Amino acid sequence: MRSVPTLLDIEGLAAWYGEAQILFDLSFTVGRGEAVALVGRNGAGKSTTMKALMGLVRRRARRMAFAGRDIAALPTHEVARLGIGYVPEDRRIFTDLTVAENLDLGRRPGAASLWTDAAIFELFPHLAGLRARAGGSMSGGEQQMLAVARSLVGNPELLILDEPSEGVAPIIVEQMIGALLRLKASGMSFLISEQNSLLCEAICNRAYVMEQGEMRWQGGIDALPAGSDSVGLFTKLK
Ligand SMILES: Nc1ncnc2c1ncn2[C@@H]1O[C@H](COP(=O)(O)OP(=O)(O)OP(=O)(O)O)[C@@H](O)[C@H]1O
Repeated sequence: MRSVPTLLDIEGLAAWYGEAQILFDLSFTVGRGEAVALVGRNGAGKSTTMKALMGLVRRRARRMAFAGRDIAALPTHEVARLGIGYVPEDRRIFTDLTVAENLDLGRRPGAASLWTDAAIFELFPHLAGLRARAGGSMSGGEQQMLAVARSLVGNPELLILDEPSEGVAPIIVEQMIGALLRLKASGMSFLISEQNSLLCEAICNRAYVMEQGEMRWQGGIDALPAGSDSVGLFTKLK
């Protein structure tokens, strides 16, 4: 596999909820322009890993570098400002606000964004027709598109997506894959927690498999058995 410059470089990451340690000595990287999958059973620690990167849970690491900058002690908004966009599992869109208003809220005051509304609607044509709709009246898949779109307007270099296809209709998963592939072709990097092997295999170059807060396996996405879900996949890999 051709090696790419490292964008996200994590070594020895541990994280806690209160006194309970959830992550143990995780090391992983995401290269520039690369898409990396985090897979594992429910409760393995994928979401917590993402929250730890964003400074949303107590964490400690030997190294936590993004684009050469130490992010270990940064608060969430500073991590985001450096260029990491995060879409949590529950999407966190504003249900009372319209699509256009949700996008506006993703913009950083005073910072120009490459992602004008026109660019967003070109990437997600489906959202264009919904721009005046309230977020809460849209389907799960439409809300997921909006959540990804809203994180884009912050101009990220790395997108962290927690289960982007969960609760999303297959037709919208296909549209999402198309949009993510276009983003990847334009140089975007990704860390994706995903149970849907279709999306993983379409987008990701490499995968890390987690169990009980530890990394158990890593390798090229081609080494993952086709068509299996992450539970079956994990059993085969062990
Ligand atoms: N807010 C919390 N407080 C305490 N423990 C938590 C909290 N959130 C998650 N956990 C625990 O941390 C562990 C890892 O959970 P996490 O959500 O990171 O797993 P996951 O791999 O993302 O699984 P899922 O796909 O179900 O979200 C689990 O044992 C879970 O019960």
